[in-house]
Amino acid sequence: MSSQNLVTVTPDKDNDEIAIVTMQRPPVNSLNLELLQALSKTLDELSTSDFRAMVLTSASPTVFSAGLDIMEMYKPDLKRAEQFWSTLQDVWLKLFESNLITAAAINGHAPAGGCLLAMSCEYRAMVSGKYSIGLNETALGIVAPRWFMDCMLNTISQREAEIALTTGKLFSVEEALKVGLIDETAKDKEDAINKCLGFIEKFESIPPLPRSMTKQKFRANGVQWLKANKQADIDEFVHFLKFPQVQQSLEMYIHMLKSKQNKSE
Ligand SMILES: CCCCCCCC/C=C\C=C\CC(=O)SCCNC(=O)CCNC(=O)[C@H](O)C(C)(C)COP(=O)(O)OP(=O)(O)OC[C@H]1O[C@@H](n2cnc3c(N)ncnc32)[C@H](O)[C@@H]1OP(=O)(O)O
Repeated sequence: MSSQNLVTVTPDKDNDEIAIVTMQRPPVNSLNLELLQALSKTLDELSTSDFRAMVLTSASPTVFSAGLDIMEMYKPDLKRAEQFWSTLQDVWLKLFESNLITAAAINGHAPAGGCLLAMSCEYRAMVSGKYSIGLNETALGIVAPRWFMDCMLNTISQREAEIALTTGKLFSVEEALKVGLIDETAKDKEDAINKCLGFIEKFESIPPLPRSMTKQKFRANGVQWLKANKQADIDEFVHFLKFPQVQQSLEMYIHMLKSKQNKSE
């Protein structure tokens, strides 16, 4: 699949000012360099389009996004790893600071980088079911970067965030609703999108410029650090990948994912 098809943008059927942005990298929308580049390009195009709002969702029936593609971090080509991390930073900055009204229709699992994308939006409706969402990096033997943490702090309380991150917690849909990690539950993807549209409607009579400027001021603390430390953050990521213990943890995690599959056969 070419990178162009990894993300689709379609106007909402009832309101052509709202873009439905769908990630479609089977099987689990893991965020590899190409999917991140497609997201980055899409966010650029949306920022200069007539769309005033977007709903981020996934084409998978059970996974919003499985987070970063672990294969980008396991025994990586270091030049590509740099580009990968830099593109992830760009996607986060573009989505978190977007002038558009942003909402996530979370139609399945959203661990780690998947949770980051959802938290970067202003509103989250998640389909009920045996799905989970959260920043589980410590459980993988890796450390969530500071801006992942800042993004979570923009969503839930510092105490809940600290406990969740240190324990690598993946919240059930009910737990996520209780702590405010998601705003609403939905019965299916269509319902989740409709709930996001309901959120977007609240801004019908609010002028876009003061709205987006207010949002960006609220979000300034988190982004300022990354903007000032972009290269240092890339260097730290690449340095981190060189640790044998990190590679070992990733290897074990990949084995675990594969054996999980064998068990259910
Ligand atoms: C000191 C300061 C240092 C600072 C340095 C910073 C370093 C920080 C570095 C990294 C940050 C990382 C954040 C991340 O996002 S890491 C990724 C975390 N993701 C996960 O833990 C999710 C893993 N996946 C799952 O749990 C499940 O796949 C799930 C999403 C629940 C879906 O389950 P299911 O529908 O049953 O699908 P399968 O598990 O069978 O998966 C299907 C195939 O997809 C492969 N897969 C799954 N997830 C990933 C992934 N994230 N990356 C790559 N590949 C993935 C899985 O192995 C199956 O593959 P195959 O069919 O070939 O066997």
